[in-house]
Amino acid sequence: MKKVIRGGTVVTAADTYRADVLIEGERVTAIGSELEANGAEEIDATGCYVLPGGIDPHTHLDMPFGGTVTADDFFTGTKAAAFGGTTTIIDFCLTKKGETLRSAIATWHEKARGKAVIDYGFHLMIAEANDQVLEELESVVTTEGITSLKVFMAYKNVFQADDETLFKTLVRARELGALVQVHAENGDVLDYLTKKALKEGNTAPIYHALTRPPEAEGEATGRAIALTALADAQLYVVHVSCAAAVQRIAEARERGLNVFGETCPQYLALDITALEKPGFEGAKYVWSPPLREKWNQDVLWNALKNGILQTVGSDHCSFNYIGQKELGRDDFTKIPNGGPLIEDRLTILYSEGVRQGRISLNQFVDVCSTKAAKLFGMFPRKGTIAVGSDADIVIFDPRVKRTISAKTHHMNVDYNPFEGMEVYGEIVSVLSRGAFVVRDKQFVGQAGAGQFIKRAAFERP
Ligand SMILES: NC(=O)NCCC(=O)O
Ligand SMILES: [Zn+2]
Ligand SMILES: [Zn+2]
Repeated sequence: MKKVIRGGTVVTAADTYRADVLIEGERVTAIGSELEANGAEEIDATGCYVLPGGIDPHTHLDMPFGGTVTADDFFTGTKAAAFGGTTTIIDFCLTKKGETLRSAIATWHEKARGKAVIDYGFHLMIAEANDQVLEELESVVTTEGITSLKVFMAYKNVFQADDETLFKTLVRARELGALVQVHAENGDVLDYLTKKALKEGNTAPIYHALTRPPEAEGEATGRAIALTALADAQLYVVHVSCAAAVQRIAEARERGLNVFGETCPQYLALDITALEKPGFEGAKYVWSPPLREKWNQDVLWNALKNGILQTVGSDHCSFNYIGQKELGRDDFTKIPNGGPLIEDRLTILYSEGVRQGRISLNQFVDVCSTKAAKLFGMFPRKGTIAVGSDADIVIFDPRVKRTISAKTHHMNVDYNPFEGMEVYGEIVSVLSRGAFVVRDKQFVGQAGAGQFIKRAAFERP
């Protein structure tokens, strides 16, 4: 069945222009003015932007963490993503020491099977870099299509890996063409500071932030970069929250290293004062790295604008306030880390970024979609609107003013960190490989329609 989107303004990372878009099956087959499209279903996009579907390179669906499991699974999470204009996610597949990578990947495929309503890929966590793991990585990258590997430098005694593991992973990644991702915080320093805070009777949510200082993120970012340079490898720093980390990434890029960075909507639009909300409300704002002093926001926006940071991921890791965040009522270290953001990523970036003049409309598309497609081996199939690309398309109405609320969001969680925030922009319709997932703000997608995307290896520029 053919579809033609008429009357909208096509926006890619490079261009903004009035055009009709013809879709045949799963692909875009023509772009032009007043396209002949006999028998095609007509979709009116007058007054709207026609955007490539968002690519969220950082989600945690159905993930055991912090003594509980994230509230969104691959159905509720991908459905909420679609309502927010995202048509592809890359979720983190956890691994355990002693487990084969094949087994961990099979577990993650099982979580997604029959549930995802949009396309998805996986990043693979590296818990240990023994000979078996390093050997198995070849088929992970070349056969499984999982071309990005994640090493945690924090969460001591849970996920944290040592420098030897990180270095061996980088060396192997260089051989295989995989992109290594790091959660960059110095886990040993954080462990010391959190134990000290608890000993001194400091148990409230704000101590989560006070025991994870910016320099602990800066140090780990700098260390990961140094190891990347030693291995002549390629690095992607996830959820960059502060100037101390941006500075290290800027210096590395200045040196010509293959170092990339991602930030998230919470670091761009919220700050550390949220953790001091009355009662236990601050628990809703516990992320790692933590929210920072407000002045860091300008540094992050400028880093996106100037290309020091390339992408915005949601780090969607949703826990209900009641029953999950509450686990840490008497001890901030027991508050599950993370928040629900898969749905509001594009809106925050458009409303706070484009509307406020911090980034251009094309940069908005670039950081929310195109750059992730390029870095993670999906471009030009995804991340743009071009003849031959997947018809992953968002019809976005920039004129609508609305208020974010848990009462109207679609994430399976009982609060929204942006509750009450007035934003511009509404996602009207979303197509995934040519099929509507959201149509005129109604869900029309299908559990299981989302496909696993095997991704290409990282291409060194
Ligand atoms: N970021 C966070 O607080 N939770 C999710 C896990 C991670 O990405 O570190
Ligand atoms: Zn992390
Ligand atoms: Zn994360």
